[in-house]
Order: sequence, then structure tokens, then C-alpha cells
Amino acid sequence: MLQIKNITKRYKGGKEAVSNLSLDIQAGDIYGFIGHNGAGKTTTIKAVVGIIDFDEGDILIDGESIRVSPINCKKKLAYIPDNPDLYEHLTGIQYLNFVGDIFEVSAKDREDKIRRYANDFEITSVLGDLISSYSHGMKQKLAIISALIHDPKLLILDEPFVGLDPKAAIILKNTMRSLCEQGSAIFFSTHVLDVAEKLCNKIAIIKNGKLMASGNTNELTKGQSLEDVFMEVADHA
Ligand SMILES: Nc1ncnc2c1ncn2[C@@H]1O[C@H](COP(=O)(O)OP(=O)(O)OP(=O)(O)O)[C@@H](O)[C@H]1O
Repeated sequence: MLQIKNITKRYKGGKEAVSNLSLDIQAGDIYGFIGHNGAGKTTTIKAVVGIIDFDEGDILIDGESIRVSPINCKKKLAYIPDNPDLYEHLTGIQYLNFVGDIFEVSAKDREDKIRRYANDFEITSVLGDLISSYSHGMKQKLAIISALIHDPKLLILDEPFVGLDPKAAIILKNTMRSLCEQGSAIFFSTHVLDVAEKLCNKIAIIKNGKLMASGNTNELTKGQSLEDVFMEVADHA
């Protein structure tokens, strides 16, 4: 579903933020992406969703290059950034309808999903309020719902659990599991190793822009905790 093929990204005047990185994320995978601050996670994610260009390599979404067919690729994916920048002058429901229009979600489908997810994430009562009046967590929940209303085949999330209350975090984890059971793929960055260990069937560790380890969570940890594996990789490499 998502193939990252040997991508390298250099920011202007900077060193390589991501170096020759390759990953293969398949339908049904919940793929966790972990690494220290500045390791290159957000850079990789932004390249995958077509927000920034990269210098070498290619990124394929369902077999199509994000560079060659950005619109087709973007139709299949949903992206939730670490700090969702939403249109503050819209109400929550206006924003969800706006996203529904862009992705051509039918009225019936949209209504069902908005009702279900707004209820799950407990923001139904504020959907008529301006987004500018929302707390950080409420904005995060709205961004999550907007990402789910078009049934993305590929869901990309950057630090999705930051700012969510415990119940919302549980609901998001369950939603991620059920999306993958239906055949979607999820790729997300996190600093919360406990969550990654429990939720992800596959994990990649990045350090200084380079992929240090990747694969099935069980094979990677081999009975150790992910925290131990992460510290080993971070210290020794
Ligand atoms: N716009 C930019 N211009 C120049 N350098 C940048 C830019 N954005 C990121 N970098 C650099 O690229 C490297 C990777 O940053 P990136 O944001 O991808 O890391 P990260 O793993 O997401 O970190 P964090 O966990 O802190 O969010 C860092 O050295 C960072 O300073």
C-alpha cells in the first residue's frame, strides 16, 4: 500500500534529514515509526503525503508515485499532522462537510460517519461551534474524524496521541485496529513506546535520518521490551 523507496531529503543549507530510507507498509499493517527528536520522522511523513519534495528515491501509494500522480495518491490517503491547522472561522460541522465535499463522500455516508465518530470522540455537542473556540484536544479529535470520513486506504498520523484524553486515545486505537481489519494500512509516528509495542504489528526505528531497524514487532523485540530495544539501537548505532 505504501512503498518508500530509498528516499533522501536535504533541507536547504542543512544536512540530510532523511538518508536512503526504505519501508514497505502493506494493507492490514499498523506500522509504528519511532525515533528521537529530530530523527527524521516528520520529514519522512511529509514526503509521503506530498507536502514536501525529496531529493532522491520514490514513494508509491497503491503502486502510484506521489510525484507523478499526487491527486490520485491523495484521494487514497488521509493525513493527520502533529499540530492540525484547521480553518478556525468554520464550525466543526462546516469543516467536516468541507472535507466530505473534497473527497466526494455521499451525504448518507458522511452523515453516518460524522454521527458515529463525533459520538465516539464526544464532540457532538460542539460541532456547531467555531473551531477557534476548540481546545487543542478537540481540534485533534475533529482532525481525526475528518480523516476518517472518506475511508482512507492509507492513514498517516504524526504523533496522534499527543493531547488526546485517555478515552479518546482508546477510541483512536480501536478505530485504527478496525480500519486495518477492513484492509487499510496505517503508518504513524510516536514517542509512546508502550502504545507502539501493543498496537503495531510492525515497527521501524530511525536515527539521524537513517533506518536502524524495522520489521515485525515480535521479531524485533524477541521477548525484550520495545523500550530496551530502542535504547540498544539508539546507543549502539
Ligand atoms: N524546514 C526545515 N528546514 C531545515 N531543517 C529542517 C526543517 N525541518 C526539519 N529540519 C531538520 O531535519 C531533521 C529532521 O527533523 P524532523 O522534524 O523530521 O524530525 P522528527 O523525527 O519528526 O523530530 P520530533 O520527534 O522532534 O518531531 C532535524 O535535524 C531538523 O532540524
